[in-house]
Amino acid sequence: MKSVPLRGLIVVPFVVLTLIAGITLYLVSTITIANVANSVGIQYIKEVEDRIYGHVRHFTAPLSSIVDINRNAFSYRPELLDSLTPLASRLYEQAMPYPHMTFISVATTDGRYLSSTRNPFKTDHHSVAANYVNKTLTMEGFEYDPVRHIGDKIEKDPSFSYDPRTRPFYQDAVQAQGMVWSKIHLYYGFPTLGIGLSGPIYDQQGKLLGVTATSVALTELDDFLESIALVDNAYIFLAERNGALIATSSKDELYTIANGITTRVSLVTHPDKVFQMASKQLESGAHRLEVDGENFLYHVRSISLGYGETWLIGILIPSSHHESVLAEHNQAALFITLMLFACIALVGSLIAWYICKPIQRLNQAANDQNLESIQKLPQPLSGISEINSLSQGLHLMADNLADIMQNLDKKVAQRTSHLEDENENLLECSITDELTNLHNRRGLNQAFERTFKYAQQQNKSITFVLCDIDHFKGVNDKFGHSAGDLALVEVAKILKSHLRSTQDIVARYGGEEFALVFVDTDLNHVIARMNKIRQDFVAKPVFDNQHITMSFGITYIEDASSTSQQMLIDVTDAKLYRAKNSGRDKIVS
Ligand SMILES: Nc1nc2c(ncn2[C@@H]2O[C@H](COP(=O)(O)OP(=O)(O)OP(=O)(O)O)[C@@H](O)[C@H]2O)c(=O)[nH]1
Repeated sequence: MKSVPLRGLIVVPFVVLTLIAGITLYLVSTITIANVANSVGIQYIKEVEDRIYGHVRHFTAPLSSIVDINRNAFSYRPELLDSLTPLASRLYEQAMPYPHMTFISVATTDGRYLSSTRNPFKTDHHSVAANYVNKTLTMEGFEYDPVRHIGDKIEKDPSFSYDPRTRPFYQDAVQAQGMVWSKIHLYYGFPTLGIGLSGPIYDQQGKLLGVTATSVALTELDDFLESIALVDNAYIFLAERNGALIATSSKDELYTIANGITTRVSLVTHPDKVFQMASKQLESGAHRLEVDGENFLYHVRSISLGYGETWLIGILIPSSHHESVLAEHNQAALFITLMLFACIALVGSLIAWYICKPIQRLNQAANDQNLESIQKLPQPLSGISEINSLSQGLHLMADNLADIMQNLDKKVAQRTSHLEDENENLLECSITDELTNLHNRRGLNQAFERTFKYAQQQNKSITFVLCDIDHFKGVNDKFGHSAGDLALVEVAKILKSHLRSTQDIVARYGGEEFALVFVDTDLNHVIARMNKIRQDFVAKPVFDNQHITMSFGITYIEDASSTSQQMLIDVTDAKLYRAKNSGRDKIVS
């Protein structure tokens, strides 16, 4: 199985998970951003819509409340209609709180008419219109006078007759037998649209007494929609259900006048393409609209003004607005998330380093094949207990191994020393004759070589002697092999006792034959010593009162460097042979 480094095992999953999480986050946020932007956009639209809704309701509410109040008042007190002049103050006071209230009027079944009127663009200019003061059914205008109710006449030559009973506000109310809205129309002589609400007046018996009405200039609503601060490229409209515009957020006119004919602008006829497209979808609710490649969130809400009148509020905002705002937030969130992931990856790397570093040191020390590397590891090695435990275990093992090896070294040294002793003994044995404890042939060779070289180097004389027990076979045959051994041991002792220098050598040459070497000793001295030995044999029995004799071959070389070892041996051996053959118990030199 292929092994992988621990650091990679920790860091790679961290990095891979970070990447997966980052990509997932990006995809999820990108997919949901459009939906969230849509919801946020609709929410934004609804907030604006609520403001408009409240404003329109607040704006139109006085119309119905004033008509209602007046209908009830005249119904319960029909005598008030007997003289309309005092009613001018009543109508004036009712209109005062509402700057855009243009008319509050009352018309009687006998054609009398009184109204409080106001210029919608000059709201402090209040006047009274009446048709009964000078000439019945002829409209005249007067200043309002709080004391006299009707003050000075304004229009000097009123020329048009005015029978309120022929007017739509009167006829519609009588026909409907209840409250009725006028059509939205251009307000008399002023550049604004207006709307009126009228209601029939009945006495307590149900008899028709007249009609009371109110009207209001709608320019304020148009100004209001224009004044609402909106996101760029947003549109608002207030329209009737058929799409006829009442107010918009744009500055375009809401009506046109051509050849004296006033034509109202509707969504379809509006010059702005966005309004034109909006006309295709006037159902209440959220819609999506595309105009020249730009997407709009579009929301329609209806407002019921009561008595059958319903208006529509339409708001369009470009989808890109909230998407871009959200995209900015999203980018910030993504950036923060990426930073977070980078921190996670960094923490992962630090954790990997924290875990791997001591393990690497352990690994290196373990692979060094040197116990000291493990023993030198600091304790504790890491802040991680498992790694410390492993390190301590290895440390302990290394200490134990070191002890074992030390003991082993001691034992090996002891064994080696013992073996050396044994070896020395064996070596000694290998060059010593077991019976006589003299050098054997091998020992003689080694010692003779050293001595010969010494003599050669020092230009000393050297003397080589070979001696052999005479008729030794007979000793064995006669007294037994053990007796022969005793004789050999005794001969060896005698020979050895006659050595004088540490450089002199005596060795068992083989069987009953012995060799002697003397350095820097002249021949006479050697011969004298050999004779002494012969005398010892005569004087001293070697066993059981048995005496032996020996034959000797002696070779003396004045200068050792003039001959060789082998030649010396061969010559001496020949001399011994001659001694044997010439009767034994003699010295041939
Ligand atoms: N007991 C005993 N006998 C040995 C030992 N080594 C050699 N011999 C004997 O020595 C005798 C040597 O005999 P030979 O070579 O015939 O010589 P010799 O009888 O001494 O006669 P010459 O040397 O000619 O005087 C043999 O009988 C050997 O068995 C030993 O270590 N112990």
